[in-house]
Amino acid sequence: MSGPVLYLDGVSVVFDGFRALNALSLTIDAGELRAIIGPNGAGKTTMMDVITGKTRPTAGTVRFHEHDLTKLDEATIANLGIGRKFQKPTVFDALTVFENLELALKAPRGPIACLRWVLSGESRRRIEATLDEIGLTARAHDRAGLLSHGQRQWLEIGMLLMQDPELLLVDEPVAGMTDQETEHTAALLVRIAGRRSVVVVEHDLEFVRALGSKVTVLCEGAMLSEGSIDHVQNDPKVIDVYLGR
Ligand SMILES: Nc1ncnc2c1ncn2[C@@H]1O[C@H](COP(=O)(O)OP(=O)(O)OP(=O)(O)O)[C@@H](O)[C@H]1O
Repeated sequence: MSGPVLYLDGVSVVFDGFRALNALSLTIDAGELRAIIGPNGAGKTTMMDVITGKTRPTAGTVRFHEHDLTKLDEATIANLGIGRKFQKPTVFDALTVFENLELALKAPRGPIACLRWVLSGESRRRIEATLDEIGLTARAHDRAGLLSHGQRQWLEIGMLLMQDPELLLVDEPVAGMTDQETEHTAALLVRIAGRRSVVVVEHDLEFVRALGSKVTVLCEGAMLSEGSIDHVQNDPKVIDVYLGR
């Protein structure tokens, strides 16, 4: 896959005179994995909110393919194929891992998909493929409430994958995870990118290094630096405002 999927140009968000985003420009290619880092208040969450339609930019262009996202509501944007994973998982504890994935598949994108719904062999195969992808095949019939913190996060990523998003936004996925879970999460995100674009906001730089992806550093609502993790970690501007603190 190649070419941009997501295009932000000159995006500003002003809250009561405060510039949370300041002429931010960013392009995400098809199949790209991108890490976004930056100090507290840099505008990372606001950027995700603008992409998903939760916050309207004060100025600038936000496009997903040919769609102008600044004109669309959150549900329409989700239906276009943009999934977002928040920090707090929203899995159903009383249901099994398999049932959670089944439920995610049952939340169809449109009325035609809804009418066609049955747990067909194909749907079952998709659930099984997702279980394999998130590494939870052995836990398929355990209640989600029995999973570890990390496993719950992977299940939620799996639930988003059932909706087959073309762009997945992931907010601080490894907060509170063990080192082993963090490594597993990096491998999972590397695996799922390629077939879709994945944008990860994260504070943990060792995790970002494990992703091996291009990194964008935000500061005061604008892009401060962009490139490999080594490039941004050695960029004096980044050291000055972020890593050197
Ligand atoms: N609804 C709002 N009203 C007013 N100010 C806001 C609003 N949302 C965010 N802000 C401000 O905008 C700035 C950017 O916030 P944002 O949450 O996007 O940063 P962040 O990079 O995600 O930070 P963190 O790493 O702490 O999550 C912050 O100073 C925040 O206080």
